[in-house]
Amino acid sequence: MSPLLERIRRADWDGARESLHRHGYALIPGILSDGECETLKAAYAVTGLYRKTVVMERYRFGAGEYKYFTYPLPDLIQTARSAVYQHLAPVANTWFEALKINRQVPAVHADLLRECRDNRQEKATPLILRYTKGGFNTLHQDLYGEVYFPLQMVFLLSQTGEDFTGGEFVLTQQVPRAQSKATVLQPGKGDLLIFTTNFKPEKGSNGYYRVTMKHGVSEVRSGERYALGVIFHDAES
Ligand SMILES: O=C(O)CCC(=O)C(=O)O
Ligand SMILES: [Fe+2]
Repeated sequence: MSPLLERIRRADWDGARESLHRHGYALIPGILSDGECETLKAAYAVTGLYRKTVVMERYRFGAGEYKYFTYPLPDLIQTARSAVYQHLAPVANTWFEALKINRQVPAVHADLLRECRDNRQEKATPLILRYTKGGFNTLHQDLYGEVYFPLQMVFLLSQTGEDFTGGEFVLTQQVPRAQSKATVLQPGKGDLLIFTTNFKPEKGSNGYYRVTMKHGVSEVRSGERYALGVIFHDAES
């Protein structure tokens, strides 16, 4: 088993699922090694790995740049995407049931990708993001078609306080008929943050209700911040 798979296997998945149910996110420290983070950052400049580059200012998505990987994905990303998925599929299915949504996701990631392909969502969605001083990412949801998985993950590739300051990860929860709640997280280099893509169930007095979630990144005050975002569904374009 590769060291990365071994680190994923050993993570506290019960604790992570509990945190996802309660808070809509889970932070798992130390999943990527320092060397793996450095390799991914070095890959930012390698042409041929990407299908699309997005300059965020152009779309008013924020300030910074990101690149979508193309298939076949680098081994490390492919491995992490399919290995983590199997720990999260039960959470997604519990959420669909709680909200009485008539849908279940498959237990294995390859089967989710088949559902995507059947819906013409064939483009890879993992992406690498780079922000420099003044960079930020406005609150959004990463949906790319009708077929979606309600959780996604991001690996921080830079060290807060050393490589950059500011640039906190922000999650908001919009409760019906109330104002939004924000959660601010500052994962370390190599940490894995799993979070809600679009909505999660919240327990109320008569069963569950839906809270809408969005995520973004606060302004980078100094330095350079890289992150690897892994979305489990694929995109139409
Ligand atoms: O830069 C980040 O930490 C988050 C990027 C993002 O929006 C994502 O991974 O979907
Ligand atoms: Fe995102």
